[in-house]
Amino acid sequence: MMAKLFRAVIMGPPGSGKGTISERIAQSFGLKHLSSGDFLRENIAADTEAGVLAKTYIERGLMVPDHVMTRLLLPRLEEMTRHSWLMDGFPCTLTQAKALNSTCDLDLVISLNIPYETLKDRLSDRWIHPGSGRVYNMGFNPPRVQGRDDLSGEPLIQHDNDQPEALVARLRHYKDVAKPVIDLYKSKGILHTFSGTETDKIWPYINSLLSTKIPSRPETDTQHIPLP
Ligand SMILES: Nc1ncnc2c1ncn2[C@@H]1O[C@H](COP(=O)(O)OP(=O)(O)OP(=O)(O)O)[C@@H](O)[C@H]1O
Ligand SMILES: Nc1nc2c(ncn2[C@H]2C[C@H](O)[C@@H](COP(=O)(O)OP(=O)(O)O)O2)c(=O)[nH]1
Repeated sequence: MMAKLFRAVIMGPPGSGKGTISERIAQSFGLKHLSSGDFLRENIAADTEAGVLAKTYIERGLMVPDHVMTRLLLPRLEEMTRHSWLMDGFPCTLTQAKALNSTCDLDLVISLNIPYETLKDRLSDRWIHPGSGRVYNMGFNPPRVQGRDDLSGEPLIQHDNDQPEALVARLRHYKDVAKPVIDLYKSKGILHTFSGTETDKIWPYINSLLSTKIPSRPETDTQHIPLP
């Protein structure tokens, strides 16, 4: 018999560790890690209509409009009816949350609450492999060879909008748009908020919460490998 499917969302401001924690969850619990940023990059690389449109916003450091995001993501989620997944980066507005709601029932929402100074320090030190979206931090998870992606060896880049001047505006914007989404999930009783300055300290709490919610492997083709 197939285990019950599990659908979760992870929310948090830029630099809060959504990508890092999502990877740990995917590895430990066998959920598929879906990332709005990765979907966008795939569409941009494939020159799809939505990708071409999204690129014009991303290049200016702006959020992609809701109708483009939902047109892009909801069909992909509808294809995932037989999979358990964790979505990172979507929804980030109330319109997106309502659209997601009409497609599926979420089991759990993780919200990361990280102090501004911590976000600023992390992002000013974030390096990205543009081809894959792999993320490094010179202190926390440095690449094996400085300035180069571990798998491809290609150069890493920094985003202008990760720098402190742009970050203040991004965080203010995140707070404004995320608040009603957080309130919605709180009212549904599925919101779990984790606060702290270090991913390694937050992770055990998330791990134990998920262990109570996902008692057995949700997929047959993945392994439950607890992390150290
Ligand atoms: N749900 C969304 N709604 C609107 N725009 C989005 C959404 N998700 C991603 N984007 C756009 O895609 C860009 C890349 O997203 P991605 O999540 O990879 O990186 P990011 O901007 O560095 O975010 P974070 O710092 O939170 O990781 C965002 O800057 C934004 O323009
Ligand atoms: N110093 C430090 N850096 C951390 C920690 N957790 C994650 N990072 C790094 C990895 C990235 O370079 C950056 C942001 O993390 P991310 O997972 O990309 O965050 P998000 O933007 O997806 O929410 O911070 C952490 O606990 N300490």
